[in-house]
Order: sequence, then C-alpha cells, then structure tokens
Amino acid sequence: MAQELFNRAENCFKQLPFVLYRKPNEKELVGAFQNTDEVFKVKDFTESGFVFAPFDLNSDTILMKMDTVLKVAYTTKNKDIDTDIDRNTTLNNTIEKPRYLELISNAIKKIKQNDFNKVVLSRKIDLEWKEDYFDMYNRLLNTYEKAFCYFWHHPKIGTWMGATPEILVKSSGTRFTTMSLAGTQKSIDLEAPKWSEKELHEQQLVTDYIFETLKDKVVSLSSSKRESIKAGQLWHLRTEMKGSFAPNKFGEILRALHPTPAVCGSPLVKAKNFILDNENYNRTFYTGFLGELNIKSELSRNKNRKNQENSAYKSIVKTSELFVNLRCMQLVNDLVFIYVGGGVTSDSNPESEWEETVLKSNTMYRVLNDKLH
Ligand SMILES: C=C(O[C@@H]1C=C(C(=O)O)C=C[C@H]1O)C(=O)O
Repeated sequence: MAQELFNRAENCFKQLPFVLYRKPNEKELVGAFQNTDEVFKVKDFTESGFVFAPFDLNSDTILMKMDTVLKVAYTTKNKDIDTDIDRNTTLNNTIEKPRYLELISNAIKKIKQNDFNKVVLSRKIDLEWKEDYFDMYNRLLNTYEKAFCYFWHHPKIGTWMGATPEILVKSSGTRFTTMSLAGTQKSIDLEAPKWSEKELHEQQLVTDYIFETLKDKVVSLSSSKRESIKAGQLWHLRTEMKGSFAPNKFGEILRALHPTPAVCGSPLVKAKNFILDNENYNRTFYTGFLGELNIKSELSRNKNRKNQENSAYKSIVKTSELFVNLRCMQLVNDLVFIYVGGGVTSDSNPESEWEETVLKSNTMYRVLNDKLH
C-alpha cells in the first residue's frame, strides 16, 4: 500500500535519505531508502543508485544508495486535474518582473551580437508555504500521470519534489534513448498547437546540438519525427533519438549530454557562462538530472525462443533512467521555491518569456493546496 511507503518515508524524514518516485505512465510507486545519513558523491557515473545531479557538474552530484527498495501499486484518483490558474495577478511581481525582463533583453542583445545562439534563462519563485509534504506529493502523483513524479529527501542536502516531462537519457546495456524537448505553448481545450518559426528553430537547435555532440562518441544514432507532446497544461516539441554506445561509455555519453541546450544553450560554454554570470541566483539541482543509475536487471535476449526459461537466453544488463529536473520545487521549512525557465533566441520577446515562466510555474502551483487558488 502506498500509505505504508509514505509512513516509512515520513519516519525517515530529517533523519535518513529516501526517494519516492513513479515513472511516466506507470502504476507502480517506488521507494528507495538509504540506511545511513552519509552523503555519497558520484565520481564517474559507474556507480549504482539513485543519482541527483546539479545543473553545474562542478558542484557535487549526490548518489543515494538504494539499500532498501519497496514497490507498491499506486492508483491515480482524479487524474489530469484541469484547473486553470493565473498566478500572475496574485504574486508580488513588482520587483521580479522588471528584473527578469531586463535579463531577457540583455540575452537577446548578446544573441544579436552573435555571442551565442540560444540561452535558457530561469528564475526562482519564493513562497511561504506550510503543508504536509506527503499530501503535496499525493496530489502531484494524482495530477501528472505522464511525468516522472518524485519526492527526494536527504537530511544533509535538502528536499525536492517535481513532475518532469523530460528524459535526459535512458539506457539498457549499450542501447540508449534521449530526446530534444523545447518550445512551449499553453494547451487550450483540445486544440492542436500551432508552432511559430521561433519555437521550431529553438527546438531544432537542441536536436542538432545533441547529434553533433554525440556523433563521435556513439556507435549509432538515429532520430524519430518531431512531434507535439502535452505536459500538464503545456505543449512542447519533442524529437526522440536512439542509438548505441561502446561498452563502459555510458558516463562519457551522459557527461556529453548534460546540460543540453534545452536547459542551458548553445554554444554550451558561452551560454553557461552567461547563465552563471547573469541569472543572479544559484540553480543548484534545478535543470540538473535525477533517476536510477546503473541498476542491474535481467534482459531476455530473444522473446521468440521457445526455451525462454533457459538462462542461456537471459543476461544481466545495467539500466539507467535519468530525467531532467524541471517543473520542480525545493522545500525548506515553511518556504517553497519554484524554479522555472525558458529558451531565449534572437526572436524572443521578453514579455512572452515572462509569461512562459508564469505558465510553467502553474505546474507546481496546481499541486499546492487549494487555499492558493
Ligand atoms: C527550462 C524549462 O523547460 C525547458 C525549456 C523549454 C522551452 O524553452 O520551451 C521547454 C521544455 C524544457 O526543455 C523549465 O520548465 O523550467
């Protein structure tokens, strides 16, 4: 029962690390618990456990040891709650909005001077908020079936919760998939989104960058057709990419992928420097990545073979499933910090970029108690 998992996690709170998560479209809730409060750090991504990586890999990447793993069925009660909320009017944005508009304008100027092509800028929304975290997480699970819904806690690092639509990389043995996700539009009724040149260009930059970055490091790589996908109340453009890599190269692939221009920009170093110098706050784990790293699982080699139970046709492979830490919030005592951002290109308009962050913030607002609505 999910309640037992919640009770166990509640007992660990402020004492021992744990993570609760449900993968996209799955009915199973997983709880992973570490036996001590030690902080383990990832050195080269050959480690095994639940990884929690920051935006800037110069800071520590945390590894939670999955000493005890419990899996329970989770039935969604009131899926896809469609509450439409407009936070823009209720928040005190008199200081934050002009600051953000100026940040975007400065970025557009730099792009027009050819300093870089794209940069993803973001902000942190501070709220006073006190509520049982497990009630919040329950609401998150019920609201976003298609997302990776997590609740991560380490007594020495902090507490985070989120519902991310973006896979950084998923691998099984030497095969992997990744995606380029960018472009954002509000979903209105059942209407299909109409994408502008700006959004198509912004997403294409991400796809091209991933191809360019991976091409010399992988054995094969191909992409599917671009499609529109819905994440909560938002539409995004997505292209899936698949390929394979040489044994033991997973860490290299991962380091090459992160951070993609979906959360940083292109060219990478110039965009990253602009972010670090101008955003004026520390993203910490927002736009980092998280998930299962190098978990051993059994793979059936050929499903058509009659003799499936024969272990000769089964092999143990390592699988990883890592998601970009977006549509997330950090929970600190009676405060909630919601992190939101968006891609800026030469065609961006500062006011629309602000609106985009307001829309994205609704993904987490929707999960906070009704009192806020
Ligand atoms: C940066 C965020 O989202 C990323 C940026 C997007 C965009 O610029 O349109 C879309 C999806 C994500 O790759 C965020 O949600 O905070």
